[in-house]
Amino acid sequence: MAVEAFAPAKINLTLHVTGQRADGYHLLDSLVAFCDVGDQVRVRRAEDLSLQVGGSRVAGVPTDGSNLVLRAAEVLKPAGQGAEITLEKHLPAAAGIGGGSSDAAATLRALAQLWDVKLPGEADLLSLGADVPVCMAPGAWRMAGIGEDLTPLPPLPSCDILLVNPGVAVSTPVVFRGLASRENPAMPQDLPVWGDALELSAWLARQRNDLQAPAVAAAPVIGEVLDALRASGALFSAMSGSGATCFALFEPDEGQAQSAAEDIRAKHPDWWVAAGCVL
Ligand SMILES: C[C@@](CO)(OP(=O)(O)O)[C@H](O)COP(=O)(O)OP(=O)(O)OC[C@H]1O[C@@H](n2ccc(N)nc2=O)[C@H](O)[C@@H]1O
Ligand SMILES: Nc1ncnc2c1ncn2[C@@H]1O[C@H](COP(=O)(O)OP(=O)(O)O)[C@@H](O)[C@H]1O
Repeated sequence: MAVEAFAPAKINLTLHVTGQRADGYHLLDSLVAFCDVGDQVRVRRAEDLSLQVGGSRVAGVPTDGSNLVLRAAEVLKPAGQGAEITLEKHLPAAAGIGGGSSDAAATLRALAQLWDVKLPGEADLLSLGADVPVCMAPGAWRMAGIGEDLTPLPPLPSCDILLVNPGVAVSTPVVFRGLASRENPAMPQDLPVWGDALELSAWLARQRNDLQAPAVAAAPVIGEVLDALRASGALFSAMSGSGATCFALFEPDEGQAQSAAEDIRAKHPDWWVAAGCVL
């Protein structure tokens, strides 16, 4: 028996850093969404645990026990069980779109079914990464705490999305360390219910990603990506997570995200560019 799970890209539509815990982790208030661009995980029964990594984006992805897929499998594995795991990477690594975290979550979903075991609790999920809890159930979430305080939101309005990464891996701790201020305002207590892509975009324009400025300072090419997205006719654009991937939102089903993707690819053949829709 084989089980497959899709690991969608995580997008921080907003990312407000509101404080810092005594252990150094930062408190966040983030509107998180997912899109139909992602990695694929396949698992099948085997005596031992093993991982094969393939796909179009294997650069920077470990193939040993440090891969989040194997770390997730170890957390779940009952004695005497094994699995042959295949990870097809399409998302760039260390890119602010939670590739590793989403892979870990997809692995847990697939193996829980294969082995007929319960999913791990919050502490085990967080031990794999602060972004792993939100990746367990891709959808629209308000994510607070360091990533464990999750409030489900009504589905977001249909939007097309364009993701662009300039090929620089940005270290999440380095970007957090570059923050000028660790105590910034949260999003409004009550979030609106956005009627359409335009309404959502107008609201997002009044919010922030506090990690954007330190990420641009660490990797100025992110500023070039943001300029290219602003010039693409998008309704809204910003950086996701700690970067370097940036996203732009478009009206749904009008092909604008696809044609903006083609334009940017033609001008920057070395950038990773993917168009899709918000899930
Ligand atoms: C910034 C965010 C926003 O969604 O996304 P990415 O840029 O990683 O996609 C996440 O909080 C990242 O989550 P994740 O990548 O799972 O983080 P972890 O592996 O747990 O932590 C990596 C390092 O980031 C810093 N870190 C992470 C989360 C957090 N709330 N505060 C932090 O200060 C810490 O220095 C930690 O050692
Ligand atoms: N399955 C995986 N895919 C990508 N990176 C992984 C994976 N497993 C472990 N890693 C390591 O995790 C780091 C962060 O990767 P990733 O989760 O893609 O980034 P981010 O946290 O910026 O969204 C990478 O630098 C890589 O060394």
